[in-house]
Amino acid sequence: MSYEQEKQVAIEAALAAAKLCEKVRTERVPESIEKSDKSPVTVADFGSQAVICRAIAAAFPNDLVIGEENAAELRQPTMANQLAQVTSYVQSVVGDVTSDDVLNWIDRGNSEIGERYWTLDPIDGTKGFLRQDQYAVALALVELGEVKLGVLACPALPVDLDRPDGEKGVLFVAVRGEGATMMPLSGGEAQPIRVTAADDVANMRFVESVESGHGDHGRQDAIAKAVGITASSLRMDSQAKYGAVASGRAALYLRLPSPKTPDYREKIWDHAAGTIVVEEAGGRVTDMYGKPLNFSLSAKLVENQGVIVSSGAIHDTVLAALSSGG
Ligand SMILES: Nc1ncnc2c1ncn2[C@@H]1O[C@H](COP(=O)(O)OS(=O)(=O)O)[C@@H](OP(=O)(O)O)[C@H]1O
Ligand SMILES: [Mg+2]
Ligand SMILES: [Mg+2]
Ligand SMILES: [Mg+2]
Repeated sequence: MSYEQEKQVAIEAALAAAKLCEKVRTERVPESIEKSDKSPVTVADFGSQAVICRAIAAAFPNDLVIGEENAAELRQPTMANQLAQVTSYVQSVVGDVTSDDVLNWIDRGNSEIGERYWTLDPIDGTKGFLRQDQYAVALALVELGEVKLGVLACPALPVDLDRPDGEKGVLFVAVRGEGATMMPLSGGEAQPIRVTAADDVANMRFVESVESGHGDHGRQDAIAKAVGITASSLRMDSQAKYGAVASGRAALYLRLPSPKTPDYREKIWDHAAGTIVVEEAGGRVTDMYGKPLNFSLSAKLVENQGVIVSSGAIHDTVLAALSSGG
């Protein structure tokens, strides 16, 4: 199956959502709303989820969506201002809609796992977004447990990582069996991407989270050194890290459990789109024990701990360094 219609719908939805996020980011200092787990959410996260769930509902009315956000908080009378803002931003990209439409679209993103479902992170790296740094709109299609399609829109990522002040905004797209591509968010031809070659010393760098609570930076440093990476890490928010590995700009992304939250289980929407983009670019993604990520169990990767993303060539060496206690 070619997934041509799914691909077009996913790309258009992610582009519209990215446009909404950039509008919020450039028009105001986005207000951070605290969720019950103390993590931040903004009007842009809600708007992005509404826009994408609307597009999926229109094209594939029976499809399930497992998204990060829900509208429970926004439905509270005390949140009327924020709801009006979200509605107005959604209107700016999709035309005249009501607040009720917006709330209902957001809540379409709270399905249970089924045979076929989309994972959606409307803003991956909300903390990065609030810092005016990296973030991604991440959408993936999973069928019978296998990721078939992934789209990552990264509005703040330089088109050329060597020119950080140059044009920004990159779209990564991958379809199972068809390879991965990247193109500027502003448009143009999609270019095939490949992970870095084993002998490409210049790109033998590794990427990791910005937030110290989302990984174990000390151990990540030690593992990278143990596999021969001498350059210091590139710290980047969001699944833009997967894009860096898929496009050959880094050989490794390490995400080891934070000592502060050893029982944390990763969320499927934080990894599904990135995983297929890297795999289709020739790379490998497993947990820290070498097991494939299992996206079919629940919203959490309950059977996996830690995430190792690599160009492939060094993957087994990384796993060996981890199992020998590095
Ligand atoms: N304890 C812990 N361990 C690992 N991961 C966690 C943890 N807590 C949160 N999260 C998730 O991290 C997502 C963003 O992390 P990133 O590494 O992509 O960005 S960052 O560099 O850390 O900002 C972030 O995604 P968003 O909520 O979409 O921003 C969270 O889902
Ligand atoms: Mg979040
Ligand atoms: Mg996320
Ligand atoms: Mg998010």
